[in-house]
Amino acid sequence: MRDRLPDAPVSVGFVELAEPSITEALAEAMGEHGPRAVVVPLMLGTGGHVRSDIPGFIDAARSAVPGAHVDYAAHLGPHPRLLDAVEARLHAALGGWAEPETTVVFVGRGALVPEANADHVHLARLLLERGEWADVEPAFIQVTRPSLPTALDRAYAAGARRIVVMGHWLFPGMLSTWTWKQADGWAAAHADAEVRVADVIGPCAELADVVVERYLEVLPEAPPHGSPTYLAGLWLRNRDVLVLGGGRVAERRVPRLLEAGARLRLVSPTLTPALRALAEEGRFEWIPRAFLDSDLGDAWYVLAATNDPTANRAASDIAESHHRFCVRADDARAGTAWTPATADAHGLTVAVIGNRDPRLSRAVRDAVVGLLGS
Ligand SMILES: C[C@@]1(CC(=O)O)C2=NC(=C\c3[nH]c(c(CCC(=O)O)c3CC(=O)O)Cc3[nH]c(c(CC(=O)O)c3CCC(=O)O)/C=C3\N/C(=C\2)[C@@H](CCC(=O)O)[C@]3(C)CC(=O)O)/[C@H]1CCC(=O)O
Ligand SMILES: NC(=O)c1ccc[n+]([C@@H]2O[C@H](COP(=O)([O-])OP(=O)(O)OC[C@H]3O[C@@H](n4cnc5c(N)ncnc54)[C@H](O)[C@@H]3O)[C@@H](O)[C@H]2O)c1
Repeated sequence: MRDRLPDAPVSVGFVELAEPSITEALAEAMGEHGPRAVVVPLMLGTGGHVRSDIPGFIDAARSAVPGAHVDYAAHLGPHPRLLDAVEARLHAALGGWAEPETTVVFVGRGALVPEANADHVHLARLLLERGEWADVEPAFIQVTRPSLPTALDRAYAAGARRIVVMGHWLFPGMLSTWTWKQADGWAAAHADAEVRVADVIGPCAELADVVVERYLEVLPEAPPHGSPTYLAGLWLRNRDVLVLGGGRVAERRVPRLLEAGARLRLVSPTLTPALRALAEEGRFEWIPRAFLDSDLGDAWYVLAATNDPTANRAASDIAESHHRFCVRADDARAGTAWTPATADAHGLTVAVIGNRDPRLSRAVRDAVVGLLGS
């Protein structure tokens, strides 16, 4: 978080079991840096800590520091970035098993707050939708049902013999210990099933992203004015550009890339009729298959516009690791470039980029072009 928010001092406080308390951490930080603070609960779900304990700590700090202004951010989950981290831990636990032969039992904390439990079931379903798992069974370690052994029984009854148990835990502790014990106990009684236990989420970039997002959400400046990107004009003439996907988004963007003289390679099993016509004219090279990492080649710029998030993610990952800019059409912030709404008029190129509000950008571009005309 300190890397991501170089201008905001970051302090840590604990709800229980460790020092300093949230009240102490908050009062000390406000004493040192001024009376404005944001408290982000490092909590995956809403339970008693989020709903009453932390607000109580904040109230205590408010009374202790004159002029204190403390905002309280939302808890972390459910958030797609956290699912990225969960998927990474699951994949690390697979050890050679394939997703379609593996059932996931996804264990949540269990809370007295029904919405928190429903959020966990929602996440389990999203995991199923995003991957190719045989199944994803939600379970709870405490308070509510189904328990972990019950969920394992259900998976087993449905035919699962390769099972990864993942606790939705931020760090190791009692909850992860219980998860291990219950999974081991169940596995010992089911010799014909193999059970692996995935790691906790742990400190990772995905988690920091979510904390930062929750922090920024409560700042009065949020949403930020203007675009968070740096606008530049790229000279693409005779430079390799890679486009993934041959659908509507690619159809909109390919003509401009060609006008800029880019040497275009387009990887996609299918093309829209308009793109097909351009390919047949030899305007770009079409590689009629799904994306492979090796497609990156010498591309200076990558446009990941398939309707397969896994392929888009693979492309933005490989582009990132090779320092090439990459647009993610499906998940803007997972990429490193955004496409402006653009038009040529009167010897100028007008480009408008907003904060992920493409319709507004388009409308402003049209208005500017109209003004130039008059
Ligand atoms: C300006 C324009 C340029 C161009 O594409 O040429 C452009 N999007 C356009 C149209 C458009 N985009 C979308 C719809 C359907 C929904 C709707 O109707 O609202 C339509 C309308 C349509 O298709 O008619 C949906 C959408 N867009 C993004 C996401 C993902 C996300 O935000 O995470 C999703 C959800 C996808 C999903 O659901 O999975 C992301 C991006 N789109 C951007 C640019 C970048 C931000 C620029 C800015 O904010 O200024 C950015 C951040 C990155 C990028 O992709 O480069 C072009 C209009 C120009 C013109 O019309 O001439
Ligand atoms: N950024 C934007 O402006 C914007 C606008 C609309 C939609 N979207 C998002 O972008 C995605 C693409 O939108 P679209 O309307 O062009 O979709 P589309 O369905 O029209 O086209 C998707 C293309 O990707 C190809 N494809 C699928 N899997 C592939 C793979 N593994 N490798 C290479 N190509 C593959 C398909 O064959 C198809 O040509 C959508 O899923 C949506 O999330 C973004």
